[in-house]
Amino acid sequence: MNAALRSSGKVAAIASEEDDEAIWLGEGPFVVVFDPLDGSRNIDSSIPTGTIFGIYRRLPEADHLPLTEKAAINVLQRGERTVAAGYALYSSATVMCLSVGSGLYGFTLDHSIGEFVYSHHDIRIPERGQIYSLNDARYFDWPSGLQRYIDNIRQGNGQTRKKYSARYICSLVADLHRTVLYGGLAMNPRSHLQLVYEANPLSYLVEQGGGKATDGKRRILEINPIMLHQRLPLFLGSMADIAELVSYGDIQQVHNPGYEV
Ligand SMILES: O=P(O)(O)OC[C@H]1O[C@](O)(COP(=O)(O)O)[C@@H](O)[C@@H]1O
Repeated sequence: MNAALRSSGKVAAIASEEDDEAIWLGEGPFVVVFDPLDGSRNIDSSIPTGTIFGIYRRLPEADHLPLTEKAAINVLQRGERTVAAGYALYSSATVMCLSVGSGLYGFTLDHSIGEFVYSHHDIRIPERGQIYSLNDARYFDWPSGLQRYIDNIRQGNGQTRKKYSARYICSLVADLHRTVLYGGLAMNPRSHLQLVYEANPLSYLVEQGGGKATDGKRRILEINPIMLHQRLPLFLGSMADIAELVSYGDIQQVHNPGYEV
């Protein structure tokens, strides 16, 4: 992926989840951040995985700095400066969802011609869903607001009075893609997902599809990244479902003891 971005001649700086530091490539107009393989812990069991990327413009104000510094500054842009983002999901079909700032669109790989075909026109995330997605083996480590919210939607005591179902693949792209199509919530309440490679591009896509993205307190796209591998809680999904969740206040899992699987 690094070699392809370098040879495009369009990319000034890149940062990959797999690398320790940002890399300066040249004088191109764009900056690309990416997680090449999200959900990698699932790969041996053939569970869906994904790729996530976000694109920014190069910051001309950093041009005078040494290479390592300007690479670092360019990849730490706020999510609201994103000019394009996307994810690819490798599953029963290979699907790529993209935005260039005017809505959310989906393309499906047609193996017979070796091309992506335009399959999902102007995707709108349903205002409400009936599915929640998170690792709920962590229930007893959650704060009380999150516990109460999940208890309520499980029992049909939330705002919609409907009983929600749970789905958790543990591959963020796959859990989000289902949420984009059917509505509901894709969540990780502990400080685990990465702002630069995961939260920002996916939040941009969710907002482009009419949904909402928060860390439980702040709109993701307004957060100033301060470190390349910065982690945070992440709540993505339907506008009304995320608003209801956030109204419980105390939803970020501060107690994060570390988990073996
Ligand atoms: O262990 P948890 O909290 O359920 O986290 C699972 C999440 O971690 C991820 O596997 C990403 O983690 P990595 O960045 O360590 O690969 C997501 O795809 C998934 O949603």
